[in-house]
Order: sequence, then structure tokens, then C-alpha cells
Amino acid sequence: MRPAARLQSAIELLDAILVAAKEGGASADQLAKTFFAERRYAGSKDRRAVRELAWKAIRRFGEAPATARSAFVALADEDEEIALLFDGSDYGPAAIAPDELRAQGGPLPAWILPHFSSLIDESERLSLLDRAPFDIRVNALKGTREEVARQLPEAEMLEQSPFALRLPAGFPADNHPLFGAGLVEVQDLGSQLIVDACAVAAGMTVLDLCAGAGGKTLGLAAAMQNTGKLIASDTNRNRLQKLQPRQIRAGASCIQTKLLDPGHEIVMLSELSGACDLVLIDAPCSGSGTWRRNPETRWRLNSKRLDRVRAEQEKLLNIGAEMVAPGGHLVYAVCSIIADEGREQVANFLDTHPKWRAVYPSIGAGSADGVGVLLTPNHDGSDGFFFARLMKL
Ligand SMILES: C[S@@+](CC[C@H](N)C(=O)[O-])C[C@H]1O[C@@H](n2cnc3c(N)ncnc32)[C@H](O)[C@@H]1O
Repeated sequence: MRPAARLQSAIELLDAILVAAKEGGASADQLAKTFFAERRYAGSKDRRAVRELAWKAIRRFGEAPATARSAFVALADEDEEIALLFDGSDYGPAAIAPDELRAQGGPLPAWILPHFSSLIDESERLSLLDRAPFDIRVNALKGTREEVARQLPEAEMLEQSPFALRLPAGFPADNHPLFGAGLVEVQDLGSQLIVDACAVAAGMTVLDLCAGAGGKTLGLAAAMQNTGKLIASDTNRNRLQKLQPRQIRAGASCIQTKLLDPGHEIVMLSELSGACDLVLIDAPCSGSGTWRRNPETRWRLNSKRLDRVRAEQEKLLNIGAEMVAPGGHLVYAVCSIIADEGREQVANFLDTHPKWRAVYPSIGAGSADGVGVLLTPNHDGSDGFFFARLMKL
């Protein structure tokens, strides 16, 4: 494909991403896969170039542009290489008219800025849309970090967490034997630090209430040395089903999964009521801490959705709290840098639950945000997360 044709394809892909963001359709990654599957004539270099252009536009505009073309026309004002591609040639985009609509605004949605934690300064804001690094967690049930690092000479050992390694972006993980053998899992440093904050030990009874596909559950199983009772629950069958092959690969046999009916969680978990040493609530959230990885999710967030996830988080805190044994702990986590989902959510829980206290987690990263910890891309080199460790008296 000629460069102008690549730009025209990027405009078409971005239009599909804009429609999906508006209507709650497939993710940008999924749409890109379908887009290229339907255009077999595009070679791997074309696909990479089209994707890079589309993602450049996604990262550049915090609020959804009216059309993909308006985004690229605005980008052309800032980047001469893009401007030259509006050449009106066959398969390329038409030349830009002087009065054409241009997308406006900065890389972050203006409405969200007042909601950020007060720790999000200008340097953090600039880092929120950087390219995310590629981190892995070594599965201590199968090997040591040193052994894995010897097999991955390009890996950097991350000092903040005991099993974390960082690989160069674009590392071909898919067919690597270490992944197939369950020796390593792809997992951002921030997620690994949340597992560290759980401070679980062999033989404990642990509930991972919002386990999803079990990224953190597998880390917990390794920290528990595959002993004790580890229940992974979720209301989403598809996500929870993905845990099974990962669990087998990782050799984590102490995990039991439990599919929950929304609205009936407490009854369905009644055998764990007041019995858990640790409950992890990795709650659904705005995802504002992972915009580096999924920048188009900025276009899906609005104040109504934010209110909905906050209410869901409050409900989950109450469910999780019910399951903790006296003297046991609850770790509440969100991949968000929005104060209402993090610091304020936990402050509200403590105000309304007098038998609970916050305990500052001893981990090697983050900044204190209220009684919890905020991890941020610039300060910690991880995705953005808030988490707090609470004890039931
Ligand atoms: C942030 S994701 C969890 C990610 C997962 N812990 C991991 O490490 O990959 C939040 C999860 O909460 C689940 N969820 C939402 N409402 C729930 C509820 N009422 N009870 C349990 N899980 C719920 C969602 O289905 C989703 O999988």
C-alpha cells in the first residue's frame, strides 16, 4: 500500500472505533483485528503503519472527534508528514479544504480532570498516554526469577516486586516456550504490587471476589505456595472460564472458581462468610489507570458511567467485607486514578464501617493517597492503580 492509502485505511479504521465507542461495541484492538482480517491485501508493514496512525489519533484526542477525518485533518496541522498524505490520489484521502472541520482539545477529556487524585500533576498527566511497557510475572510455583532472567537476557529485573521482569515493547511472547510452560504470565507491575499488598501466606483462606480471567488469582496462588483455599469468583462466565487453562498451565491447583449471580453474591458465598483471612476486591472501574494500553476507553467514559461503577464498587466493598474473618484483611483495588473510585471510596467505607481500620501496605512503590496507595505511570513506571489494605477488628 502507498502511504496515502495507509492513511485512508487508518481513517476507515478510526471511524469504526468511534462508532463502537459511541455504541458500546467491540474494543479498538478487536476492531483492528477484524479490519485487517477483511483486508488480506494489507501486508504486515501496512498493518503496522495503519494501526500506528489510528492509535496516534486516538492518543491525541481525549474527547471523541466528530469524525476520523476531522482528527487526521487536525493532526495534519501539527505534522507535515501526515499533511502530505492528503494528496487526493487513488485510494488516498481527498485534499484538505481550507474550512474543513478539525477535531479539538487535548489528550485528556476536560471533564475528567477535576476528578483525578490530587497526586496527578502535570508530569503524570503527560505520562498517562505513553506507551506501556511489557511486564511479566515469574510463576514461583514453577521457577525462580533468576532462572527465567537467564533465559531472557533482554529482561530487566524490577526491584519494586519480587517476581517482576520488564521486556522490551513488542517482545514476541505469544509463542515463547516460557509462556506455554506456565513459567511466566503477562502482568503489569502494578497488578503484581497489588498481589504483594495482599501479603497472603501458605494455608490461608482467600477470596478473589472479582477474579475475571484470574491474573491476580494466579499471583495469589503462587504466594500461597499452592496450599490453603483460594476461591476465584466473578459474575462474568466468559472471563472466569479463561482462568481454567491458565491455572492448569501454572500448576495452581489450590484455586476453586465460583460463578456468581449478580444480586445474589452474599448468599452464593455464604460458606465463606466471616471466614476469609484475605479478600481481594479488584473492582470494576473507569479504567483511567490503563489509558496507556486502551486509550480509546477515554471515549467510552462519561459521568453516568463513572457514577455506575462507583455504586458497584461500594456494593462490592460491602460484599467483600462480609466475608472477612475478624482480624482478617481486605484489599480493595481499582485500575483508576480517579479519587472518587479510590481514596474517597475507601474513606466513605471507613466512615460507615466503624469496625474496620486501614493498614498501610508494605510494598516497594507508590505514593500515599488518603489511607491507600496510588501507583502512577511517571512515579512508578506501572499502570495507574489505587489500592488500600483494611483490617476487620
Ligand atoms: C478489574 S476486573 C478484574 C480483573 C482481574 N482481577 C485480573 O486480575 O485480571 C473486574 C471484574 O469484576 C467483575 N465483577 C463485576 N461485578 C461483579 C460482582 N457483582 N461480583 C463479582 N465480580 C464482579 C467483572 O466481571 C470483572 O471481571
